Amino acid sequence: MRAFVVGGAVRDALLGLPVKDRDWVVVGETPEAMLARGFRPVGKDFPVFLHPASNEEYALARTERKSGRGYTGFVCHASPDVTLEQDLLRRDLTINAIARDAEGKLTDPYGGVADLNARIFRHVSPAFAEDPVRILRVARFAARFSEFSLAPETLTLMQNMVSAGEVDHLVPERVWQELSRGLMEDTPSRMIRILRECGALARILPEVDALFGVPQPEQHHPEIDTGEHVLMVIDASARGGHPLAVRWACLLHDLGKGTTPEAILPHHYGHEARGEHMARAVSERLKAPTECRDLAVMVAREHGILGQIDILRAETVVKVIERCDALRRPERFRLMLDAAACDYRGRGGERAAPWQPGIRWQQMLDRMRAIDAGRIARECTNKAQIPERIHCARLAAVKAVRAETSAAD
Ligand SMILES: Nc1ccn([C@@H]2O[C@H](COP(=O)(O)OP(=O)(O)OP(=O)(O)O)[C@@H](O)[C@H]2O)c(=O)n1
Ligand SMILES: [Mg+2]
Repeated sequence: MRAFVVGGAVRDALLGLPVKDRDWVVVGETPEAMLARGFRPVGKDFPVFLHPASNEEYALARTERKSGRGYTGFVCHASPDVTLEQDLLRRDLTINAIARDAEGKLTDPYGGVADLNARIFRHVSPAFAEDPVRILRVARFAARFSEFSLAPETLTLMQNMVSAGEVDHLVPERVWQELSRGLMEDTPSRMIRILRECGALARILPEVDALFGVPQPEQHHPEIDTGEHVLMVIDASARGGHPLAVRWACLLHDLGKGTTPEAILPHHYGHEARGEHMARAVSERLKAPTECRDLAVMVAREHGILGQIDILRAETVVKVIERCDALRRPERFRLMLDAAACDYRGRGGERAAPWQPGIRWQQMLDRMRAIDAGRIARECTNKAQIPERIHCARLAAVKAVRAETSAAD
């Protein structure tokens, strides 16, 4: 059997990076022959099999053409006379179109090694345009490989695909899959920039696209532009090693600034309330997981008030904690504070010091969670007073933390 390692495993090995999973391409075989060798079929549309021992994916060499729009529009052509070069030709990028045989010999008909060395993302052939998911893949690879730049002709091709409406037909699940992977890379801002340059951002995340060119007050935002601020915030979330929900919340935290009435710019009074609804709508449109949606909604709604902890009334502090359900969901509140800290860090200027308001909120929450509600209930002769007593204990917790921290200053 003639089998070659292809795609990411070859690329990453050449870059000196660790290789997670290997994909194989098989030349000169039929599905029946693969089954006879003990390979197990994957799905029913693609001629892909799992190796009986290693479980690695083996795909029959194939040519593909599009029969419809978007991700579901594939018709797949695999046959024993499809050559390795033909298979590589229909892949997305030259750096992903290098094959390696069992002896380590490379087949690189489209200059993938040269593009790897020059750190360039370049499409292999016009067949790139057959799969609009590739636009998102390129953007996601940009977030991962920060030294790479996009070949101008590939950008042009991606722009043409977007103008032709190709990304409008992608199913939300595929968009989410690629966006979420890109957010988990080291430099997610590069994904958003590429999507913006080719016009795809305006199609898949118009609410984020609308933030570019919107000014903010220079006093709090030396970077001024709201879109640039959001990019700095998502990169801060990546530097912090935060989970996907935090990164998603960072991306959506300021959506309300895109609908601020022109007359009040560069101020954005009330953007949190507007943004809360937008964050929910975007998350639902893209079918983001519940925890991503809920955190994004909460961060959009609360991020403005969180930084003001030192000037809030104790009543307000308790109200925020209660409406965020923080006493029952302290770990989600913690994630919100992490996102808010990224919002603080993701601005022009040096901001290495810990975000003090986050520490303060955490202290107050911890103190409130330590309240023994059962004891308060037992000691209460008039049961109708229990809620009020618990509320008073929570207020006292806020005041106690304030007294201790101001004494320490
Ligand atoms: N829409 C796609 C998806 C995949 N591929 C090809 O299939 C290979 C394997 O795909 P996949 O595992 O999804 O990507 P990798 O490049 O291996 O990257 P990763 O490290 O994210 O797995 C790619 O390298 C590329 O050659 C493609 O051309 N077009
Ligand atoms: Mg792979």
